[in-house]
Amino acid sequence: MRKSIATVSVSGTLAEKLEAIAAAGFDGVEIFENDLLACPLSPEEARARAADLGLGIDLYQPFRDFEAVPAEVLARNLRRAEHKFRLMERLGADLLLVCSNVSPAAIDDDELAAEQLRLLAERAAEHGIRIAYEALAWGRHVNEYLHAWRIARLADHPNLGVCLDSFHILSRGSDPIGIEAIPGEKIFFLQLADAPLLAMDVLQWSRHYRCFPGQGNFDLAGLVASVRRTGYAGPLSLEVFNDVFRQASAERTALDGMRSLIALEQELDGTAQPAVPAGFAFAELADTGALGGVLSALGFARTGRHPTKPVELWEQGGARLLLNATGADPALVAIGLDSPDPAGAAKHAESLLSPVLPRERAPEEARLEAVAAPDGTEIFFCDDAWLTDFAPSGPVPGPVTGIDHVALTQPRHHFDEAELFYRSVLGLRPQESLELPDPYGLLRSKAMSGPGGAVRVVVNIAQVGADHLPWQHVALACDDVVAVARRLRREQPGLLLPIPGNYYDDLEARHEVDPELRDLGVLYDRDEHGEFLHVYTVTVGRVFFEIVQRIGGYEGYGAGNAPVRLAVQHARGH
Ligand SMILES: O=C(O)c1ccc(O)c(O)c1
Ligand SMILES: [Mg+2]
Repeated sequence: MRKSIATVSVSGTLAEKLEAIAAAGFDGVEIFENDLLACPLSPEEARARAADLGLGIDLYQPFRDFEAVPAEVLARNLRRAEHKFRLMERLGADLLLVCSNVSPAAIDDDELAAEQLRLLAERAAEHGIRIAYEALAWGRHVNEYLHAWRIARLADHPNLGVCLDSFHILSRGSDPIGIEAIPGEKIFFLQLADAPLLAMDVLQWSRHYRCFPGQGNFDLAGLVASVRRTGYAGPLSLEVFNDVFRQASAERTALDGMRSLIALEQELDGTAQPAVPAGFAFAELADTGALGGVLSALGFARTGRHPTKPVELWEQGGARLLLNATGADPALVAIGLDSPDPAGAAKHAESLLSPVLPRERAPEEARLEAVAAPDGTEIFFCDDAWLTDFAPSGPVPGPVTGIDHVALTQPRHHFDEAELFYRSVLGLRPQESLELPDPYGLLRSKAMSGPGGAVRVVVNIAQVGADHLPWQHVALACDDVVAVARRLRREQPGLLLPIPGNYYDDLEARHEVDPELRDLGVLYDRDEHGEFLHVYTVTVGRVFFEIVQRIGGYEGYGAGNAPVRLAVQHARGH
């Protein structure tokens, strides 16, 4: 389907917005009136600019508070409309969005609304313009899409139809199945926005927290499927009011919008083939030589080296870590995912506009398919071939059994993009979304996981104003955290993060736990499925390790303990 986006969805001047929107591959735009009013380009120049960029102007919006008004107001509103029709002729736009009236002066009378909209449609027709009537979720009397449709049907004019906006429909909890009762040719326009579920006033929710499809909690695919069944042939158009997008790079936002529409279409067409990973093949860390000692203390052994690159393989149980002597401060730089079809996985990622990374390789080395995640972390799709490069010396037994999860960090303005990436490219599903207090702010955190918890990724963002990104970490799954902690306290007492006694006073008040947890600094959590024991190492560079033990079917991440960890890390300076 044709893909469009409202100019309000991205940052910048109108000219900058059009550039970014065209560069992302959209077919058309909705010109949001404020963007034009503040623009030095004349309507003719804006039209030419869009045309040069290959963009159609699919809609002009919004026209407010028109219908169901007293006669003297109607005369003024029609005069206002005539001005807009002439402007639209200059702009080359032939569809005007009219939002349902929000004014306290609006009259609760569908026949009056229909009569006046019919008049508007007649006037519009003289200019070759059509009217798309949209029920705002906070409209004074008309705030449901089926109500807007009833009025448009009553008005019965070929130049009057409805605009459906997923936010207004889904934010009110309306059932989109009713869309299928509207003839497709009377749906003049379809606007798409997702949103996180927030308990707040719907206007504030709409104006600040909309996001692209796949970044929130609405079932956009279900809604669009209903719209398609009507025979609607117009564009899918993103209309997103979002405080963060307004400030972010227009190019990056527009590209992410395009990615969201591609993912949505793939879902609708049944062509989405997310590269659902079967597990972690490895985590790769940049290193200056500091991490080998930490890994040895944790029971890992170096089992191989890359033939041509300064990369070592360290193993314990099923956990494989690569240390890459890049000379950069220790940080998590790549994750390898076990993929049944690495080439197909990379192709799917590429179809969703993920940057595919070039791999230089010697002829004998395994070919690795890799894409960049939004935070720059390289994601490798692996079959078993990669391991043979390292000629590993054999298994390393120990309590660590594998990689439980990795926690990556994003700047605030890439958080939504990251969620869409992990959902659409890797087929991970969002789990809990949390805000964790630390001494200097809030850490937002969202866990995403694959089927059966085979792969878990935690996406963190720094509090606004933080001068550094939060630390990344690799969490190692283990079947006996207490044994690991005992050994480390004995042999390397400085390696584990010390946990304050106050934490245990509270923990012991809530649960009957082994007093040894306090002595060892082991943290504890439980949920309805099971229990969780974990310890953290101190931070090296940007990264630390966590060793976790899931008992029973515990599904969380010990998030309740994270504020204690953050406070200790801050107090230590890392
Ligand atoms: O927030 C608003 O006023 C507004 C305006 C136009 C729209 O299409 C919309 O969905 C909301
Ligand atoms: Mg809208």
